[in-house]
Amino acid sequence: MRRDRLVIAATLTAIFSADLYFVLIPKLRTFRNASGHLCSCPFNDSTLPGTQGLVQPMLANWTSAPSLQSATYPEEESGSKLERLFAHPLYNIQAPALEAGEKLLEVGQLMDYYEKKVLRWERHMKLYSEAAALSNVTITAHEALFDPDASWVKFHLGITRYALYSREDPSVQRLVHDITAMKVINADYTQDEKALKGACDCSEVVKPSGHHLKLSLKMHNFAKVMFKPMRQQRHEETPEDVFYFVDFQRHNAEIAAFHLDRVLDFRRVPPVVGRLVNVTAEILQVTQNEDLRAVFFTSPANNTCFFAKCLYMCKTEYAVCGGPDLLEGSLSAYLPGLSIAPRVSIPNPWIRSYSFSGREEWEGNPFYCDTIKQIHPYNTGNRLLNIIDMAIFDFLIGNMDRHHYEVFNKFGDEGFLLHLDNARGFGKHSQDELSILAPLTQCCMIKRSTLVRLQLLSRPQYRLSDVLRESLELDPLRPILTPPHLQALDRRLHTVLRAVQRCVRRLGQEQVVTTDFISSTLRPQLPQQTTAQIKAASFHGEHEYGVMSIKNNHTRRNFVLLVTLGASNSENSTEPVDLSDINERHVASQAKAC
Ligand SMILES: Nc1ncnc2c1ncn2[C@@H]1O[C@H](COP(=O)(O)OP(=O)(O)OP(=O)(O)O)[C@@H](O)[C@H]1O
Ligand SMILES: [Mn+2]
Repeated sequence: MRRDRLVIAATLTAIFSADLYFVLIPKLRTFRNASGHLCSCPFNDSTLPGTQGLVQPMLANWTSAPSLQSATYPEEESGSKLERLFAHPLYNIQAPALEAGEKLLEVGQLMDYYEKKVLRWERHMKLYSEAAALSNVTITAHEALFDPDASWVKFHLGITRYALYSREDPSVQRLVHDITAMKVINADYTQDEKALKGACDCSEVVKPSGHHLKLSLKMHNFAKVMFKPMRQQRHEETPEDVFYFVDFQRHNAEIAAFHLDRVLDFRRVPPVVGRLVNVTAEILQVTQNEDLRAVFFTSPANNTCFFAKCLYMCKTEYAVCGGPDLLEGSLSAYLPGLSIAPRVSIPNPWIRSYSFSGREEWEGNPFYCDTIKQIHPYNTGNRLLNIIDMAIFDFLIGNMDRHHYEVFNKFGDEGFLLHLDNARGFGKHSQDELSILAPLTQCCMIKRSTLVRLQLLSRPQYRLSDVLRESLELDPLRPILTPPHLQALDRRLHTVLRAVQRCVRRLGQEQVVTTDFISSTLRPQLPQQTTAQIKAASFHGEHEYGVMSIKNNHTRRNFVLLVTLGASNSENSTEPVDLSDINERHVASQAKAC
C-alpha cells in the first residue's frame, strides 16, 4: 500500500516536471519574448484590439520612426501627454512656404474692410443714441475700439488653403483666452435666423432651424462670436426616442469638437471656448433688436430667461434661464464675413433624411460611393478624402447632423472643408452610430496622413481620451466632457481603425490608404519620369520619415506626401526628386522596417 502511494507520487512528480519543462517554461519564454523587444518594428504594441495582421504590418511599412516605439515612451511615463503629442514629429512637420493666393486674406484688404465696418458701426451708434435720447430711453453704450493687432484679426489673417490656423500660430491660443474676457457690446440673432424673420414652418420639423437659441455677440474690439447657450446637463444622454434632428444643441459639444479637431491636427473648426454669459447685462441690455428683447422674461424663481423667436418653439418651457443671470455657453469665433471671404455651403453626399420616415440612397445602396466618385468634385483631388475625414470626425463625436459642409470659394475644389456646427455631437456615449462612418466603409479610402495620426492616438502614450481630457482642462467651463464620453472616443477610434483594417484586407493597402492622393489616383496619369520639386520638407533624420509638399511639374499642384526616407536623404531635401525614386526608396525602407 505504502509502495503504491510512492509510485503514484513519483508518477505525478514526473508528469509535473515534464509539463513544467516542455509546456510551461517554453510558454513563459514565448510570452517574455513577445512582450520584449525582439522586433524593433514601431507601433508593435497591443493597443489595437483585433488589429493583428493589419496595423502592425501596415505601420511597419509606413515608418520606422523610433520615436513611436513604446520603448521611447513607456506607458507610465509621467508628464503631459498633450505636450508630448504636439511635440511629436508628426505634429511638427514644417509647412511649406505659402505662395501667392494660398492665404485667404491679404492684410491691406482686410484692414480696409474692417475700417469701413467700424465707421459704419460708429455712424449707426450715433444715430441710435440720438433716437434713444429723443424718446427718453437710456441705453448702455460701451466703448468700441478696433485693434488691428487683436487676436481675432490675426486669426482671420492666418487662414490658408491648408487649414484655419497653423499649429504654431500663437494667436489662436490668445484668441481663445481673449474671448473669455472681451466685453460684449451688442447681441443679435445670427444672419441665418434673421433670414427666417420669425417665421417657422411647423410642418417641417427641422428646417428652418431657428429654434436653436444661438446668438451673435459683438465684442468691444469688434470681434464677433456665435453664442450657443447650455441646454443640457453634461451627464444627460439624448433619450433613445429622440431623433437626431430635434436633439438639443450642446454647448459643451461645440467646445469639445474644437479641441478634438486640434488634437486630430485637422484645424478645420473655428476656435470655440466656454464662458459664463450674463444674459441680462451681456444680451438683454446690449441688444438693439426689439424682437430679441421681447423674448426675455423673468421666471417664477426670479431667473432671467429667454426663448427662441421661432413660432414653433415660442413656448416658455423651451426657454433657457440664467441663474439668476449667468448662463454657460459656447462662444465660437466668427470666420471673416461672407462679403470678404465668400464660402459656399454644399450638401453632404451622405446627408440624412430630415423627416421621421425618409431614407436616403446611401443607406440602402452599398455601391453608393461608386456613383459619388463619378461626380464632380468628388471625382478628382482630395474632396472625397476630406469628406471621409469629416465622417471620421463626426463618428468620433457621434454627430449625425452634418447636412452641409462649407468651403471657402477662394480655394476652389482643393480647399479644406470647414467643420462648422458640432453642437449635436456628444449626445450619447453608450452608443456608437456606425452609419456615420458610411463614407469610409463604403468608399474604403483614407488619407495616409489621417490614418497615421489616428494610429498614434490609439497608443497608450498618446491615448485620445487622455490628450483630449487634458486639452479640455484648459477651458474655463471644465470639465467639458464626462468620463464616459471620453472613453467612447477611444472605443470609436478603434472602430475606425478596424474599419480601415477590413478595407485593407478586402482591397489591399495600396488602394485604401491614399498618400494624400498621389499614389492611387494621380500617379498613373503621370509620365514615368515626372519630377516633382520639393517646396518644403521636414526630415527627422533619426525618425526616418518626412512630409513634403511637392510641386508637380506636370500638373503644377501641391501635395502633401508622407514618405519613409533614410536619414542620409535629409541633405537632399531641397533637390528635385523623382516621384518613382521616392516610391522606390519608400519600398526599400518598407522592406527593412521589420
Ligand atoms: N464660427 C462661425 N463663423 C461664421 N459663420 C458661422 C460660424 N459658425 C456657424 N456659422 C454659420 O452659421 C450657420 C448656422 O450655424 P449652425 O449650423 O451652428 O447653427 P444651426 O442653428 O445648427 O443651423 P443649421 O440647423 O442650419 O445647421 C452655419 O451654417 C454657418 O454658415
Ligand atoms: Mn446645425
